[in-house]
Amino acid sequence: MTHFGIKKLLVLVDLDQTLADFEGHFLEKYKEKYPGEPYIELKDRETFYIGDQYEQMEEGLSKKVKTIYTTEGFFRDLPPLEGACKAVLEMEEMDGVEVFICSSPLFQYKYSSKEKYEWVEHHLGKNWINKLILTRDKTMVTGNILIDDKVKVTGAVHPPAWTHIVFTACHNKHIRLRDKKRLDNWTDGSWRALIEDFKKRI
Ligand SMILES: Cc1cn([C@H]2C[C@H](O)[C@@H](COP(=O)(O)O)O2)c(=O)[nH]c1=O
Ligand SMILES: [Mg+2]
Repeated sequence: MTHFGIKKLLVLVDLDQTLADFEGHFLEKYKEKYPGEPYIELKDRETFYIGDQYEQMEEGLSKKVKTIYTTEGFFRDLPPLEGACKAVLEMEEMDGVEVFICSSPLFQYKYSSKEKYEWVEHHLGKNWINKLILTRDKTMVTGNILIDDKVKVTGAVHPPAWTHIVFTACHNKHIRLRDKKRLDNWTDGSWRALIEDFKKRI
């Protein structure tokens, strides 16, 4: 994006399992609600949709899984991943960089859409309400980079405007990526080198 001839790197950052601990919070709430049911440790998670792996383990469990993340307050109460908010706030302060949060609400949007706004306001500040993009199709959003834990981000636009950086999560750690870079965490400073590298390319 240019503003008076100066190019800005537009960074889209996903929310669930990139900034917020969807998986850890899910497991905690699932064990509380269904103490007698089998569960999957985070180290053993393998599919993007939690319900898919639980259903493989035992028929009917995906329905129970769904009751957890469709409950009022689930999205609002997600804890931030370590270092995530600090990194995003620092990224926004970098010269020539502008950050947006790009997140998909649930199809059952009743609580998740509103609660994503509440999460962003609470953890990043009121101004960031202007920077939250909610869409079920991230390929429709323009930008230079999308940092997102979902390995296959697909939609109506192919190829999308952005380069996808895969944020490492329990469900994708075992996947060998041939044509995409990873960002493993927000704590070791590697995100800064990644952004500096992309700044040189635009
Ligand atoms: C793991 C998981 C996620 N979802 C939902 C939760 C969110 O609304 C989206 C993921 O959004 P993102 O912007 O791609 O992070 O998917 C789900 O429905 N079931 C799941 O198991
Ligand atoms: Mg995500």
